[in-house]
Amino acid sequence: MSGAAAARVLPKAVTFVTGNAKKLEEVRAILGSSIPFQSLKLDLPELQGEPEDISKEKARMAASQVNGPVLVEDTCLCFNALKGLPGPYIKWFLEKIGHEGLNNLLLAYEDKSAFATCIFSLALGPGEEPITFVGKTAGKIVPARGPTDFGWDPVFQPDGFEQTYAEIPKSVKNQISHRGKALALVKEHFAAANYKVQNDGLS
Ligand SMILES: O=c1nc[nH]c2c1ncn2[C@H]1C[C@H](O)[C@@H](COP(=O)(O)OP(=O)(O)OP(=O)(O)O)O1
Ligand SMILES: [Mg+2]
Repeated sequence: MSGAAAARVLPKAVTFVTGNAKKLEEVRAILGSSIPFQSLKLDLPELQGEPEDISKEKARMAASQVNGPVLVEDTCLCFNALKGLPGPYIKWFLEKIGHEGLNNLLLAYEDKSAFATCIFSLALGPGEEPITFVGKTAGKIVPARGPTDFGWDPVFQPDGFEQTYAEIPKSVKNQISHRGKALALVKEHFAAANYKVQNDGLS
């Protein structure tokens, strides 16, 4: 068995980089004070490719812009009948065709099952290979129900629930969501890795 890892000193707190205020709200609520982190609003390019590669590349770009340790995430919504599409392209699908359009994509199929994934990538600095953490929640696509303030929440009903993500209380969504599951792994990693933040200021 290996002992505790030697502390790795980070030059500053990890910066969670996103252009999406609702994501940030959830990440804050889920992480609480478990990890020293700050946030930065940056619109990183929407990349194409395999979800894990997209997330890692986002982290590389963020780390070089921030010039320090960063955490980013990329979210996919995958329809099983469409072999996983829209996947990482859900943002454009949602923007162009809306909740009703997402439902209509599945009209020709009996299978309305879907899954949401969140892939976090942590890069400890520019030039450092990102580490990824994946969370996945299965469910189905339904006609929109509930508040419309966060993305595709109204059309995703997680398995085991009669409510959509939008209708479920936020604290419950955060426990069962793709994002909550991925962040549980991020927290475990931080607990095991023993990072120390230089001059964390205790402000
Ligand atoms: O829990 C969620 N519940 C509902 N909708 C969600 C969720 N999480 C992300 N979303 C939406 C936002 C965007 O339309 C797409 C993911 O695209 P994605 O590139 O990861 O997000 P983004 O561009 O808004 O923010 P970022 O600056 O972090 O890339 O799905
Ligand atoms: Mg994005």
